[in-house]
Amino acid sequence: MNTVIRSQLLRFSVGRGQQFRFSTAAANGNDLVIGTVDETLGIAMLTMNRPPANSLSLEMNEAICTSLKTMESNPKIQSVILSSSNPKIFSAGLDVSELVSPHPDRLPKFWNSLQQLYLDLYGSRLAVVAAIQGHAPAAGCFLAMACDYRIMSSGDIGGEGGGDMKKRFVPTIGLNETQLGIAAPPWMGQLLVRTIGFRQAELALAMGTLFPPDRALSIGLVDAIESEQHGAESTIIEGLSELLPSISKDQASNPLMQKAFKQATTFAKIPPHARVASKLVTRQSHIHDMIATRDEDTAHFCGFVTQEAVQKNLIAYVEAMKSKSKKK
Ligand SMILES: CCCC/C=C\CC(=O)SCCNC(=O)CCNC(=O)[C@H](O)C(C)(C)COP(=O)(O)OP(=O)(O)OC[C@H]1O[C@@H](n2cnc3c(N)ncnc32)[C@H](O)[C@@H]1OP(=O)(O)O
Repeated sequence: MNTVIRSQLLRFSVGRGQQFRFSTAAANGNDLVIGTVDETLGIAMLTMNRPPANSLSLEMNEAICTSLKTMESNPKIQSVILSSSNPKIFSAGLDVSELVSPHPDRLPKFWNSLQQLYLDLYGSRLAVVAAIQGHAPAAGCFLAMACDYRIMSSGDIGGEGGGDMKKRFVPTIGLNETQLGIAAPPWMGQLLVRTIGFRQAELALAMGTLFPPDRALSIGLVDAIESEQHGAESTIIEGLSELLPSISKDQASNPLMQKAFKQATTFAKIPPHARVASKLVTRQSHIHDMIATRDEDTAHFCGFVTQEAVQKNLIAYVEAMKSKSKKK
């Protein structure tokens, strides 16, 4: 985690658009985010690619912001699909190693990068469609809520065994912070209120509820759910395959990705000035409130997360997570 990672923008032509990717200068050579654009259709795809769980580190937050800004600076692009290279995890939220025994210089920088991610994504001139193929807990749910449209997998992929014994994969989404002994910051909690309404949000925040897809749809946390049973080859949609980065080419016949692609195409056809103006109507005041309290929010977060009792809870949570993962 402490390796210094430098985002590097590489461009190369691909089909009707151009592809760019962020690669790291670190030893692992990992591409944190892969971006592709189709200038003819006016849509782009931003694929999060930080194994194993797309958790949000300082560098990951910055890579998403830089990628989004690059797409925004292209006047031909109107919408973007936010997706994950991991078919079972959209994003596992904040990288918990940023929170446990944090370095005092890095902690405020990390929080600032998350605040910036919120400002850039929620306030983007682009219409952002979240293709939520897998789990989206905590800040993973926040990422999805900061988008303009959310499509979640209904699960049922990756089943093991057969017949009645088939083990179903059921992704979940929600702000589960209280389960880690922490609280979502006001701007994140308010996003939930804005998305699912006051009473549902009040209860979900207190309980740290993670919703399965059908519940998430019924309370409006996602706008649509879609099966991921890959369709026949004949259902492949023109343009989608080209937009998918090479690591996700097999997703071209995935109904969820197809639905996200259609939604992004629909957004791209709306007159941009009208669409952006209407977005500001609903989002501007929330963004202004957050900017006004940004420094206070950083100071509160750093003070809160470094408390002994909070650290104790986080350490226990991470240990439980690691030992669950080891038992697999
Ligand atoms: C103080 C105010 C801040 C408030 C704002 C936001 C708070 C947060 O976002 S905190 C992070 C909250 N996130 C979670 O609680 C999710 C934790 N993870 C999980 O529940 C599961 O990993 C998940 C359901 C996402 C996926 O389950 P599986 O498919 O079964 O995978 P594994 O559990 O085996 O995990 C694989 C691998 O990923 C590592 N991992 C998972 N989550 C995180 C994370 N948030 N940060 C860092 N690393 C994470 C996990 O340890 C496994 O790694 P290995 O042990 O190396 O295999």
